[in-house]
Amino acid sequence: MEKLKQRILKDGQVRNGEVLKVDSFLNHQMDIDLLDEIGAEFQRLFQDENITKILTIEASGIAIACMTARHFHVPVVFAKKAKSLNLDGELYTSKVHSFTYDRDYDITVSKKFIQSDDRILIIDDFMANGKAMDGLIDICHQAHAQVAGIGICIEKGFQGGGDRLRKEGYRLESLAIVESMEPGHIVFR
Ligand SMILES: O=P(O)(O)OC[C@H]1O[C@H](OP(=O)(O)OP(=O)(O)O)[C@H](O)[C@@H]1O
Ligand SMILES: O=c1[nH]c(=O)c2nc[nH]c2[nH]1
Repeated sequence: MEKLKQRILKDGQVRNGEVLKVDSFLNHQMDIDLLDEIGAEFQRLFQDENITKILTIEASGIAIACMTARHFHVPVVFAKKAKSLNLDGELYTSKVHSFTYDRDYDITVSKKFIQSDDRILIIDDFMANGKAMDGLIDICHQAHAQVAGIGICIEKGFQGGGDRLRKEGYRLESLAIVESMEPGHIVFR
């Protein structure tokens, strides 16, 4: 998506070789007009997949999933990382290693929000090693729901998670794939 790539070039900052900071428009302060266009683009890409639900993971995926759901008119479910007194009933759980916090979380989704006849579109802001996605896919499998597609805003291609999941057979569409990056120089695939 050209507009997203141009914004990354304009406002993205490379940190420690492996971290791309886009917190001025994507995952801290958020440019809602851009997020709306991102949602429309995911709808265009996955419009033939009969999506019944969008699944994401807190925190940074939520806004993008919601802006995408506006174009599909389906509910959003987000996997929770924090243990909450508010979670009741039976839960699907999976273990996820968080990239930016460098710690493991037991993510949870209430069983009542994913059914075996759901066709799920999984949405997230970033794909790095694919650990968050592995956890979300695991939860879909536990629910016997179909993973109909995976939509990512920014994939860091050099970290391999996206290509591994494509090889596993998932339909994964990333709006921008960063092939290499260093301060002041970002190259897209
Ligand atoms: O492909 P991976 O290696 O799993 O990396 C991608 C994940 O990392 C980030 O989550 P993180 O837990 O770091 O932070 P967040 O709370 O901002 O979502 C991002 O939002 C993705 O969910
Ligand atoms: O803001 C972010 N920048 C990154 O490089 C990244 N990788 C995973 N998750 C990420 N979030």
